Amino acid sequence: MDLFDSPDTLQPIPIDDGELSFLPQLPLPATNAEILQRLLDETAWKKETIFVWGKEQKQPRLSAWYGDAAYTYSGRLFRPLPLTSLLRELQDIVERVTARRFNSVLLNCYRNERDSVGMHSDDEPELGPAPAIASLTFGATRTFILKHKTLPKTLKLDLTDGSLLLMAGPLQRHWKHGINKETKPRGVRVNLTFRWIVSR
Ligand SMILES: O=C(O)CCC(=O)C(=O)O
Ligand SMILES: [Fe+2]
Repeated sequence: MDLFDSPDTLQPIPIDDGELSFLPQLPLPATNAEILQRLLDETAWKKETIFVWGKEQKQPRLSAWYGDAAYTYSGRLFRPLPLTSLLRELQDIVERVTARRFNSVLLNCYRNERDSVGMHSDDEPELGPAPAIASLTFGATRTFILKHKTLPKTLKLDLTDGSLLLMAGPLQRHWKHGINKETKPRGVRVNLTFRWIVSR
């Protein structure tokens, strides 16, 4: 890093058919561990039911949705809760670092190595054609896998404690992403994805 590189600047990750950038540690008003604990304590965590090929399934993780606009995900309509003061503060910092606006946040809690999220694209119509999605992680490192939809390309990123990943441009149209279950023991991880929902 030279003198003119700000340590608080997202660094681009080269990828075809989309935009990806990463900041290993978001500047925060408290330690990562303190924020993780508050997110665990203050979030209205739920084990959501989703529909996969018309069948009801429990998601293999806990989740919660906060913000100003209703949102559909895996065939379910989510009614968001109003942002807490902590979430508002995190959203402000994420907006400043990414130079993007967000009006909602999906929180996921991976309790241990058995929790996961299947390969998917965040391509719901209310996100628009080229959504910017900012993904903030606290706690255990998990591997974020990106798979191109039509080309034999895979990218793996370790999303570490305090890191911010920005997905943008046509990425959701061309790539899927997910987090696999693991066999090696993993502690708790909370991930926040900030999004802009276009109200209808
Ligand atoms: O936990 C993560 O890093 C990803 C979560 C995700 O992709 C989602 O909620 O849409
Ligand atoms: Fe996603």
